[in-house]
Amino acid sequence: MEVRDRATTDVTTIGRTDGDGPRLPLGRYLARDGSHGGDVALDCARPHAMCLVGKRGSGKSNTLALLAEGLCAVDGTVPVVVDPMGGFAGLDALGVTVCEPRVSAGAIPAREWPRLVGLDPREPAGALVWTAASERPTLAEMREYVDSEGTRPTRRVAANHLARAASWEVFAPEGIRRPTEPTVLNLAGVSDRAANAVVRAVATGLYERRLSGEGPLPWLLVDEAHVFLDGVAAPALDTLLTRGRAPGVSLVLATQRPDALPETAVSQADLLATHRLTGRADTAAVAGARGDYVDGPVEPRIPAGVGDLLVFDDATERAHSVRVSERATSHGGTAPTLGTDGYE
Ligand SMILES: Nc1ncnc2c1ncn2[C@@H]1O[C@H](COP(=O)(O)OP(=O)(O)OP(=O)(O)O)[C@@H](O)[C@H]1O
Repeated sequence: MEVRDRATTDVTTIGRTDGDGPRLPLGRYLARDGSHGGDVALDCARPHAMCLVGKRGSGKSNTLALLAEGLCAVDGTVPVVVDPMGGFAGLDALGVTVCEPRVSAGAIPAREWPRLVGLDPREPAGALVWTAASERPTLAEMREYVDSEGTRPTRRVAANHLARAASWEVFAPEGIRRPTEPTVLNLAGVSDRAANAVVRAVATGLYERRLSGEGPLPWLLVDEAHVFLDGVAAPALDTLLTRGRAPGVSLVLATQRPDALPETAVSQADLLATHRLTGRADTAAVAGARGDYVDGPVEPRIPAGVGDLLVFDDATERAHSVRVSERATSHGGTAPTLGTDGYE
């Protein structure tokens, strides 16, 4: 049975079983013959955890941007977009802050510092970096500490790795941690390790902010999520997946590599959405996760066209085929660049 809103009977809201509360416009129902049905929206009255998968170019970023646009229009919710490719700068047209984020070194737990800078915590140089992070709150002070401690070869290795971390230019004593305004974290050109540091700090900050009951309900929308699922950001994303909804933090993980999603991600998410997939293993993984929401085999329901989406919804225990709307904001920022925005 489809869940229809009482107030607007021609909009179906995925992610809830009752008809009340705000929702995010998503698109229109897609029939098997390709024709379009009624409007479809996504619930945002409650927090959600969503995995969004699909081949390169299948429409994941468009869908994320559309959700962010919708969230900007809902009082009390705040999108925070992790943008490794610089594709969300156009959200600035809606007043979203697009920043090259800086985070404080102290926002990364000391035990994670060796791994973050590529050292083994069991080796002397890694252990020295760990101690430096325990003893000093800023990267500059950690570097001073390393310069004054340890034996000479250990010191040199630790200092070199911290110098590299400084060259990422993502650490600053007063970094952002807990955005309360719609924000795009523009990580284009930032190394994976550095981007992981930013996401670890921000994901933890948003969770802690909500644990203390402060501020609006954040939605962390992570594009290219595979980059963060085996790095220093992973434990914080896992916390949001498993415990984030209770204090009101939503998470959307978008990736072209469904195999990179840990089992907890797929099992903990209440929404699993797929754009086009081609690999048999990827299709089988999706089918295995929520196949019982579909009458008959899942494979024929996997979308073929760009922007087409199949959403498995735990709330209704149904799969919904949707033609996702095109985002209203542009791919890049509002400042036109020769040959791209505004000059076609
Ligand atoms: N629902 C849609 N309606 C219209 N155009 C769309 C839709 N979804 C995607 N597109 C267009 O298709 C192209 C690829 O989309 P998008 O960048 O969102 O794919 P992607 O899956 O995020 O790709 P990648 O993995 O490379 O980041 C873009 O030009 C985008 O504007």
